[in-house]
This record gives sequence, structure tokens and C-alpha cells, in this order.
Amino acid sequence: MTDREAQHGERALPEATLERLTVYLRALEAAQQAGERTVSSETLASAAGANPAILRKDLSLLGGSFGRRGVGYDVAGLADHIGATLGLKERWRVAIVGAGNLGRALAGFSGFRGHGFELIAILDRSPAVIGRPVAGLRVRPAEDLESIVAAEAVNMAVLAVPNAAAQSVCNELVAAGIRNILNFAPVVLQAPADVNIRQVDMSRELQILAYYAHQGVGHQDAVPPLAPE
Ligand SMILES: NC(=O)c1ccc[n+]([C@@H]2O[C@H](COP(=O)([O-])OP(=O)(O)OC[C@H]3O[C@@H](n4cnc5c(N)ncnc54)[C@H](O)[C@@H]3O)[C@@H](O)[C@H]2O)c1
Repeated sequence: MTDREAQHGERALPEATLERLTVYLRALEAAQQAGERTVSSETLASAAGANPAILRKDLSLLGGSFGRRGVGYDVAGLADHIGATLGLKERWRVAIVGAGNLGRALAGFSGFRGHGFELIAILDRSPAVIGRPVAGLRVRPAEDLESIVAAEAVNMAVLAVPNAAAQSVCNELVAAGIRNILNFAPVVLQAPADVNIRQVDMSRELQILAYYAHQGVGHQDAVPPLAPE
């Protein structure tokens, strides 16, 4: 049981459910923008490559009842509930460490903003980039990490440093009090159990894509309709 589960009496949702919730949310927001007030379970489930049984199971884990037979799901209400479940009502103050090719591209990515995420700082250790403007901010010295985290109440970090530096920067982030790290370096980071680390690894995704292409199958063929969690 995690500390949060002990404190709040909640169990963490299965990762597959979490991934589908983010897709349901995207589909609900698109429906909202299109002025739709309800959405069918078939439409919502298929957005996530699931079926209505999986959708019902996912939503049952959130508690509450969201759908009405013959009417569908209330778009605004369900989007609000999923957003709250995902922690998107909180303010996420993000720092990017590494202002190289990837760090600068991530900083400029507009989809980053919204949903409670705000880019607060971008840091680097190279004098060649410190002080340069990036996405409306100036690159700040990595050696000031601890004071920046404290002064700016940073509570989430994105790691975009070379592989060889990733673990030491991770250690510095943890020492500065950061508990949520999105790591783009293809390195498995070691951190205390209360630190959440997510890894984005493009080469791993390409290898999986290559596997499906090589086998001549679509990934849906490989996934049972209702995978055991
Ligand atoms: N996940 C993905 O899909 C993906 C895609 C491309 C790159 N990457 C990874 O992202 C990382 C960055 O790639 P890039 O192309 O931007 O590299 P880059 O060399 O352009 O930039 C890295 C930056 O990190 C800085 N840096 C190095 N050590 C540091 C430290 N200790 N503290 C602070 N800053 C430090 C460097 O000065 C440089 O500006 C690499 O690990 C790369 O493998 C991941």
C-alpha cells in the first residue's frame, strides 16, 4: 500500500485504466468543443481502442454513476470527474532540466499548457545556453535548481539531459524535493519509492511499432478485448 492509499484509503488505478482515462478525457473535451452534451459508450470506448464493457469497468473504478441507459454519458460531468481523478485540478508547476534540442522543443510545445500544467523554469548547466530566451522564459543555471524549486514552488520536473547526466540530475531533483519526474533520457532512474517517475522512450516505441509491422498484425489483434488488470 502506498502512503497515499494509507492516507486517503484509495488504491491506485491500474495503469491501463489510467492510460484509457486520458484518452476518454481527450475525446470528451473534443465533444465539448463540438457542442455535444452527451456521448455514447460506444463512441467513448472506441476513442481509447476499448469496448463499452472496458469503459464501464474503468468508470466503475472512479466511483459514482456517469451514464444513463439510452442517453449516454454527460460530457461535461464525466470530463470534470476524470480531470479531478487524474489530479488535473491541482496546479502543476513544471521545470524542464536540459535546454538542448529536446528541452527547447518541449518548452515550446503548446499542448503542454492547460490542464493545470504551467512551465515555470527551464534550466541548463551550459554557459552557452544559460540566459537564452526559450518559450518566454530565460534559461537558468542548473546549479540554482534547489533555490528555484523552493522559490517557485516547482512540483514536477521534465528531464531532458544526456543519458550520462540523467541519474545525477534525478538525484539533484529528489534532493530539492521534487517527487514527480518525466524522464526523456533512455535510462532507468533509481529513486526513492515516493518519487513518481514516468519515462518517454521514442526508440522503445519505434521497436514495438517495428514488431507489429514485422509480424504483419495490428496492435488490436494482440490485445485481448478485456485484458486482466
Ligand atoms: N524520449 C525521447 O523520445 C527522446 C527523443 C530525443 C532525445 N531524447 C533524450 O533526451 C535527452 C536530451 O536530448 P537532446 O537531443 O535535447 O540533447 P542536447 O545535447 O541537445 O541537450 C542536452 C542539454 O542538457 C544539458 N545538460 C547536460 N548535463 C546537464 C546537467 N547536469 N544539468 C543540466 N543540464 C545539463 C546540456 O548542456 C544540453 O543543453 C537525451 O537523453 C536523449 O537521449 C529522448
